[in-house]
Amino acid sequence: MQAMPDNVMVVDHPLVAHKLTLLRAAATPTGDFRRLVREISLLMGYEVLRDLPTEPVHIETPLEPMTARQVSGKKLCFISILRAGNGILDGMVDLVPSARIGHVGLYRDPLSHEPIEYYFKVPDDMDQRLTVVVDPMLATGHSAAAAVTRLKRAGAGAIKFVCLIAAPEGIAALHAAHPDVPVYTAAIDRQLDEHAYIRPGLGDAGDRLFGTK
Ligand SMILES: O=P(O)(O)OC[C@H]1O[C@H](OP(=O)(O)OP(=O)(O)O)[C@H](O)[C@@H]1O
Ligand SMILES: O=c1cc[nH]c(=O)[nH]1
Ligand SMILES: [Mg+2]
Repeated sequence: MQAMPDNVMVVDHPLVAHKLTLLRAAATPTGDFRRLVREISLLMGYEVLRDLPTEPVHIETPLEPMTARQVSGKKLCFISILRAGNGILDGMVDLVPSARIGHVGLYRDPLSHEPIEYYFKVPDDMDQRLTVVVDPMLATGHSAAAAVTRLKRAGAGAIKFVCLIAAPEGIAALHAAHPDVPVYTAAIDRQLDEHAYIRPGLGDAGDRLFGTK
């Protein structure tokens, strides 16, 4: 993992880079796209959750009793920014099946590119959890910043943001709004285009994940 300035971590493992290349390719069909997002999320989760709290547990091996460590599952909450966040969520939940899950429904207005909220449901006790917000694309950063603002209002304290591709503009905007939130990404791309799409990017993550275009 490559630590960048300003709290940005680029997960540049060769397997992540390889799978991201497949994901970007326009010829990759929906089923493969979905599987690749899940696989990359599993690999990124390994880094993102490196400091996950653990607790002692008493077990019996076939030879003797011992005190081992287990993840304190109740301390973690994944938040998916709908729709496309659900692709990453699947991989993260494979890693930590006991984690709590919340959803923030946001879509970008096609003209203003501003996020519009249509759904919000998170666990009650957000103040007691590490919150990991997932969304494959950090473009203008407005969706991520709006989601984090909303989560903080709901009590969330320690928050991490995980995406697959970030634009420099999105990283800057999220950090300006929420300097306390570290960003984990598999790549930082060149720039946004006039439609606020990430270039070279991978296109519209939600449409590719769900086959809606
Ligand atoms: O950084 P931003 O400029 O805010 O853009 C990023 C957002 O755009 C995409 O969602 P979209 O609005 O396409 O909704 P969808 O997931 O339902 O397709 C993406 O999944 C992010 O949520
Ligand atoms: O490049 C982009 C920008 C926003 N949303 C996407 O799905 N892709
Ligand atoms: Mg979309």
